[in-house]
Amino acid sequence: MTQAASGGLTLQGLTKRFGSFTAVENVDLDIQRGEFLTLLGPSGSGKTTLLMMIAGFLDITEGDILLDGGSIRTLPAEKRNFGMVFQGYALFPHMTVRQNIGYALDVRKRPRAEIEARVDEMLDLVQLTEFGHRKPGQLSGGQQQRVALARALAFAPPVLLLDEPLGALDKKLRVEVQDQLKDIHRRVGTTFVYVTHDQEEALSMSDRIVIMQQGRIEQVGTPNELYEHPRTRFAAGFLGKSNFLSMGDGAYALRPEKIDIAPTGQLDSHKQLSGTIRSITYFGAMQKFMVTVENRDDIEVDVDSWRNRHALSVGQSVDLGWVDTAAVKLEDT
Ligand SMILES: Nc1ncnc2c1ncn2[C@@H]1O[C@H](COP(=O)(O)OP(=O)(O)OP(=O)(O)O)[C@@H](O)[C@H]1O
Repeated sequence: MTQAASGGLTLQGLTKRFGSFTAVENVDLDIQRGEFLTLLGPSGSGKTTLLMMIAGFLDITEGDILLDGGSIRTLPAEKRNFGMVFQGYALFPHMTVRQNIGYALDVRKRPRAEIEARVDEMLDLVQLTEFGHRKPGQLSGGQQQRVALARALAFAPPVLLLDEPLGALDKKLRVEVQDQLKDIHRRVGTTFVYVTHDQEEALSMSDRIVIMQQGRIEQVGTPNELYEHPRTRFAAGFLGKSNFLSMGDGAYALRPEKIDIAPTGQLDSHKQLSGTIRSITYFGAMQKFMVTVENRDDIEVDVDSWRNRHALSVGQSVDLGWVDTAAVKLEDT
């Protein structure tokens, strides 16, 4: 697959102010060439603002953006040649799928034969070879998103920027298109910068995730690093679920699935607390137990349904256990 040989981005002290309001504050970040990097954070945390500065659609208040070591701060959006898949960045409804995909190459006045070959290659990439002559209105939402992706990748951009591209799709379709998107990323090797507020999406697709809060980077790491070693209460609570326990020397985060639960006296070892089951919620593959513990917040315990061998019930007295390394010490309280 033809692709750009560049695509490493460096953000240096990147700041965006709207009047007196700071939307993005002093962001430092190295994005590797070919990386799938996700900006994850709640609404208003500055994800889109950061992406728009990278795209060149928003002026930078302070700081700089380097592409492969060279500043692009003053380079207009169209000269950056970045691909874009935004929610509101719709396909051209009157053009066929082929014309949509070839559009950017047409604009760049590439020879006809080259355009046709590239469109074929892109249709194959997104598995829509049969659909080239349809109009967007004759495609499903997921298929339209794949056309948008093909269109954005057709001119082999060094960087592809995606802002909640799957936001409009229903849950099942979303998971399906996530898999396809990840597969396409693997095949083209282009740098992807992906904005979402969906933690599962971030965990399942990204090489690295940047957790953002109030315009700042809260923590950066691989999905596994962030899940296993959240540094703050916010990171632990935003990516996955967490119980928060204060124990002697500070606050700890403890994932609900890392806790063992058994009737009182039946936990083999590593018992830490005792309590009473307040509620049980059944989710098919897993069950959620809320356990009331004296002088503490309720503790959530998630158990694979097939492991619930004790047939626990509401009101029952239980012991809770975990290995010491399962509780992660937080930097804040
Ligand atoms: N043109 C603007 N003028 C003033 N404030 C703005 C402007 N654009 C964004 N903001 C503010 O900057 C903050 C960050 O917005 P941004 O859209 O980057 O957040 P986000 O993390 O992408 O949120 P969402 O997930 O809701 O899209 C918000 O508080 C928003 O109100």
